[in-house]
Formats: sequence, C-alpha cells, structure tokens
Amino acid sequence: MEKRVFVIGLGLIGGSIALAIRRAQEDVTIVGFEINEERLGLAKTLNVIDEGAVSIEQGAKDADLIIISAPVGQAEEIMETLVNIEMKPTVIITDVGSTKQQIMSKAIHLHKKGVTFIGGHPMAGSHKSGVSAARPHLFENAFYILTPEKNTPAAKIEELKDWLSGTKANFLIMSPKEHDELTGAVSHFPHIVAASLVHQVAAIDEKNSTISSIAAGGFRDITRIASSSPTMWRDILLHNKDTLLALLEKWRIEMDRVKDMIDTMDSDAIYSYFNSAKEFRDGLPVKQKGAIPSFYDLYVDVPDHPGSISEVTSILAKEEISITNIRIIEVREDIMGVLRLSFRNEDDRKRAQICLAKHQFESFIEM
Ligand SMILES: NC(=O)C1=CN([C@@H]2O[C@H](COP(=O)(O)OP(=O)(O)OC[C@H]3O[C@@H](n4cnc5c(N)ncnc54)[C@H](O)[C@@H]3O)[C@@H](O)[C@H]2O)C=CC1
Ligand SMILES: O=C(O)C(=O)Cc1ccc(O)cc1
Repeated sequence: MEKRVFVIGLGLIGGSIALAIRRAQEDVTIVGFEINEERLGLAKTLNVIDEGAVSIEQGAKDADLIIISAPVGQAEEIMETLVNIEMKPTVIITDVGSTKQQIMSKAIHLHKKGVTFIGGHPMAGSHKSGVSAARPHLFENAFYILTPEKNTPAAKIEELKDWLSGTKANFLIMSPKEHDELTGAVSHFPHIVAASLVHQVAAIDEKNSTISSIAAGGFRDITRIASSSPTMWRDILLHNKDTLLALLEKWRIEMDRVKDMIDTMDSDAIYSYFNSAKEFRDGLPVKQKGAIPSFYDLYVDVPDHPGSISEVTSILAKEEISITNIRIIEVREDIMGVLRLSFRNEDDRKRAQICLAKHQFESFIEM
C-alpha cells in the first residue's frame, strides 16, 4: 500500500533523509514543504521529493511519517502548527534537530493529542547547507540518536527505525538531557571554539592581511565547521544554553590553567597537557562517524613532483575505487607532500591502501 512521507524543511539533512528513505522503501510518495520556494523547486528537480505541499496542513493531514528538518527554532514553531492539524491517528512525527530538551518539551502538546512524536538527531552532516548538498549515504555508519518519550510504545520506535533504515545509521536511544549534555561537548561547543579561532585571525587580518595567506593546513582543518549555517548554530546555542554556559566556564578555567603553565614556563605541565590530549584523541574510534564525522580518509605520502598526484588517482581508477574528495595537505620544496583521499566506505579505503602499497605509496589512516 502506498505510504506518504512529509518532509518539512528541504535542506542538507531533510534532503538526505528523503533520499535515504526513497532508496529503502517501496511504494512511498515523498512530499516536501519549504519556506524558500527556490529550494522547493530544486528539491523537485533533483528528485528529492515527488510533490511539493503549499502548506504544512496540506502535507501533514494524510502523511504516515512527518520529518521536521528545519533549524531548531523554526522546528518549535512547526510543532505548534502541527498541534492544530487533524492528522492520521497512526502518524509518527520526528525531527532531526541538534538539540533535544526544548524540542521534547514542545512535543508534550502533540503527545497530549495522542500523536506519536519521537525526537531524532542523525549525528553526521557537514558545514554545507541546502538541498543541493543532500546525499542518501550521508548518515551511513553514523550514530542516529532517538529520544522517545517514556510512554512511546516500543513498536512505534521500531516502526520509525524501519522508516529510517535506508540511512544505514546506528540507532541509539537516550534521554533528551543526556543528549544535550553529550552533543554540547562534542559538537556544539567545538563550533563556538572554531568560530572564535576564526574571529581571532580575522581581527589580526585587519592589521596584517598576510595572516590569511598563511592560515593553511591545520587552521583550515580545525575551523572547517566555522563555515556552517549561522541560523542553525544560533538556534542550537539558544536551545542548549545551560550546557554551553557550563562548558564555557570550564573552558575559561582550563585556559587560565594553560596561561599559568606558559607564564611560569612549566615545561612538564605543558608537555603533559598536550600528551594526555594526544593519548585520548588517538584512542577515539576511527571507524565510526561521530558528531564531527570521519570520511574514511587515507593519508598518502606523495613525492613533491608534477604527476605524482595523477599517478595515485590513476592507480585507484584502474582498480575502480571511487574517491569522494581529494586534498593536498602540505607540499613544500624538498618535503614529501601528503594527499588526503576520502572514500565512501571502509572497504574502498582498505582496497585503496592495499593497491597503493603495491605501487610503493605509503599511506596512513590517521595523520
Ligand atoms: N547540518 C548538519 O550537519 C546537521 C544538522 N542537523 C539539524 O538539522 C536541521 C536542518 O539543518 P540543515 O539541513 O543542515 O539546514 P539547511 O539550512 O540546509 O536546511 C534547512 C531548511 O529548512 C528550511 N526552513 C526553515 N524554516 C522553515 C519552516 N518554517 N518551514 C519549512 N522550511 C523551513 C530552510 O529554508 C532550509 O532550506 C537543523 O535543526 C540542524 O540542527 C542535524 C544533524 C547534522
Ligand atoms: O560538519 C561537521 O563536522 C559537523 O559537525 C556536522 C554536524 C552538525 C550538527 C550536528 O548536529 C551534527 C553534525
């Protein structure tokens, strides 16, 4: 029997989920609603949705699954609108927002109406926005956190997981509070730090613009997420206020400690500060995607001469291994350059490592 999915907010995440649902479900019609008409048109052109709805009401009333994928501030307003709409009694509503406590408080009004709302957060994404960046495999192997309300029947949770099976994500059930505390530390707070590092360099750039030219490699890596959507991150910070204020206070104390170490020239303390961070960082799992996703990267040492990069890519092309991204990390005179190749999955990365080794190219999974 034909089922209808209604996606509200057709950006990077809404679009990627729609594509993931389409590849796994038969007989499904995907309807979309967008406040930005151009994006709605693009979503249709790219076959992300089958139909556009003219209002939330039109799309919601006969939907079997509703996915709210707008920034969390807007998501709250959409939930308020949904409370006043007559929907199928069996409908499941979920969201994809990066915060969960405030969203789940809003969901109380839907629960009171007898509607199932299960909070959701796919823990993968990118600094890119918009439906043109949407990909069906965006969430493969990533964690996908669900925050059901206590009385939600297990069968409804299983039904939602089934709907989302095309994401190939690993589902994890959590309380909204635990969710906001953990994602605050591994995802939200790093975005504040990345933006602050960029601000620091931008202020110097006003006096000496050479800084932008030399801000390469590591600086670009650590601040990539500062290119994310300001609307989305404004809303996240406003939603996760308490967690972030506590983390900022801890960070301030930590920075004072670092300041002291440098001021007193405490070389042992400085060494141990970096060493203990390295030990923990090196021990993080590399195979799974986290809040800051890993892209199945492979770092290849390449001699710094013309042709070496095309040699690597043609070796992989001959073996029919697709590269999803390629970047030269550092190439300097007389120094081996490092090429960062990204692959779609672990299997491609393993095959690439083996065949490059046969051609005397040494490669590493971590740099
Ligand atoms: N970008 C990322 O990496 C991740 C984002 N998220 C969450 O996913 C949600 C969406 O983020 P993205 O897709 O990245 O943003 P996006 O900016 O690519 O897409 C959001 C879309 O929602 C639309 N929109 C805004 N208000 C609307 C409304 N009232 N009705 C209908 N459409 C509306 C916007 O026009 C836009 O096209 C956010 O809540 C974010 O916290 C979750 C995981 C990862
Ligand atoms: O691009 C990145 O590294 C991200 O951090 C993506 C991201 C953004 C928001 C989330 O709630 C989860 C993941």
